[in-house]
Amino acid sequence: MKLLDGKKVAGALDEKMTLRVEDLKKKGITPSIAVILVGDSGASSVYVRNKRRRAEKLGMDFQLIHYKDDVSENELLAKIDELNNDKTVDGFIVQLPLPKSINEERVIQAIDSKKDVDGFAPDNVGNLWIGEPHTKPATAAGILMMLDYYDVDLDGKNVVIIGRSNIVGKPVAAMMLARNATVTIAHSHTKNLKELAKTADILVVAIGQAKFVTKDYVKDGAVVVDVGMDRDENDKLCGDVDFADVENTASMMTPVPGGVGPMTITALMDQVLELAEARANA
Ligand SMILES: Nc1nc2c(c(=O)[nH]1)N[C@@H](CN(C=O)c1ccc(C(=O)N[C@@H](CCC(=O)O)C(=O)O)cc1)CN2
Repeated sequence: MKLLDGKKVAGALDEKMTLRVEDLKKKGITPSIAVILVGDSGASSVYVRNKRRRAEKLGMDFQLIHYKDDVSENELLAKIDELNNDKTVDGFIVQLPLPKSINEERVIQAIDSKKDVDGFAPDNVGNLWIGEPHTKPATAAGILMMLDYYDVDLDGKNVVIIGRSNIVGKPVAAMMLARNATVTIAHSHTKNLKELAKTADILVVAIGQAKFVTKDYVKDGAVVVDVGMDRDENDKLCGDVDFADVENTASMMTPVPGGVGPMTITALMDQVLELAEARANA
């Protein structure tokens, strides 16, 4: 089994992105990202800290706007309006999930689609599906960047995605469909999940259940992409795939940590850079 090493790929792509940042700076432009974080959830704080580290490593500006979890929806919407109109910020995201008291859809829809570096705004989602210009959801884009790096061809492949979330399952489906894969999205109501998963040349798992996928779900030689970020019985970070059980069946697979997570951040930075490059060329 070959490891799809997201940490290594991210490191290799960082070198190219650093050169793009240097080019922009020569033109007087510093790529800039802002992140809105609500609350102090351990996981979200770790992900945002990782984003800050990567942005700063690449030489980009990073602005964190951190609210307590009792922030009102109106206060958040006012900040989003401010960022929409701030010409020094190329793109921004609202770190998810938000507290239950806040309407996540309303917040996402307030983000100007031209600054929506998460690719979650409705017109970016629509344009992704119809193949018009759009910003790209980072996890899905990061998965494709990693598969490209390892020369995993998608054309004509059977892909099964377990999980139908707006931030992972659906955008991965749209992007792989655009690359001529035959895509099935499975979810909690899917019948005969094991049999279906076993038809996959490429199996993408994003359901948020620790070590859910065992070798019974995996065809011999399949490529397995684990998007999970869970805790096992010893509180150790693990994915939705039981790595030890599947590693002798898959031909390639991602570890957790060190697989899709670092690539998510790479894709986000790449998206910010694209917007900064568009600003430079405007
Ligand atoms: N606005 C958004 N919110 C969330 C997104 C998103 O794409 N946009 N995705 C996830 C979380 N996520 C990105 O924000 C994310 C998850 C994991 C990692 C990461 O670096 N993981 C490391 C391990 C980190 C650890 O030690 O816990 C790894 O896999 O190696 C980065 C980003 C939900 N919210």
